[in-house]
Amino acid sequence: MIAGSIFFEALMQVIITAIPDVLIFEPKVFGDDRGYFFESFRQDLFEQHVGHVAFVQDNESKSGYGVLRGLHFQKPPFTQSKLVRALYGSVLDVAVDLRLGSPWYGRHVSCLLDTERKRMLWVPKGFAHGFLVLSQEAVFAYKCDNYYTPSHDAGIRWNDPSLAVDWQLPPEVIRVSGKDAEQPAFSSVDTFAYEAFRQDKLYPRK
Ligand SMILES: Cc1cn([C@H]2C[C@H](O)[C@@H](COP(=O)(O)OP(=O)(O)O[C@H]3O[C@@H](C)C(=O)[C@@H](O)[C@H]3O)O2)c(=O)[nH]c1=O
Repeated sequence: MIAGSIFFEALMQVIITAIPDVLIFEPKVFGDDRGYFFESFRQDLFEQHVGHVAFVQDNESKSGYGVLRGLHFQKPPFTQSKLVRALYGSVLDVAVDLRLGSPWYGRHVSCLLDTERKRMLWVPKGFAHGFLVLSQEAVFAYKCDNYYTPSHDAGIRWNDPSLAVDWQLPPEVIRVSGKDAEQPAFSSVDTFAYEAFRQDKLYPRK
């Protein structure tokens, strides 16, 4: 192991989830009497754990308790990988594997993202993404490796029974946009070919 990677591991723990292309990044937070400091993103760490990712857009949204945004993805050729986190508050974040032929097709990863642990989730292309606010308010931020393209905006209904996501709040407190209330069923969305959307194909190591 090279010295650089020991340094990375000290600064950021990388956790492989039940769907190995979805990763949790948990930073080391340096607290002192002024507050805290942590490195939220390093290109070299991404090169090591994911591959070369060129992020081109950063987004931020604020939502109240019970707001659910998702499940969203962009259709080819404008697919987006995202590195997501909660800047404030607490959210349940969900990534659903839409890659037909994937061993995890139709399965999902859910991860608590909050101000305390400051975890980030890597949601690659080929996944639908959404989150539910569990705190009074949450500010959510994410980096994307493709631009927002409304003509290719797509989604799946958040409560599709075949996905069986445990959102951890009763459905009556969950609030979604008009668009998200009308998202189609998982069975009717165009999926992605696993072979084209494997992590090693998307982000080949040099
Ligand atoms: C996502 C997005 C939205 N918008 C505009 C369009 C619209 O008027 C307003 C709100 O858009 P939406 O309702 O789609 O926002 P929202 O529901 O927050 O959409 C986001 O949800 C999460 C779960 C994701 O994963 C994101 O990729 C994105 O789809 O913001 C942009 O200008 N750029 C963007 O990149």
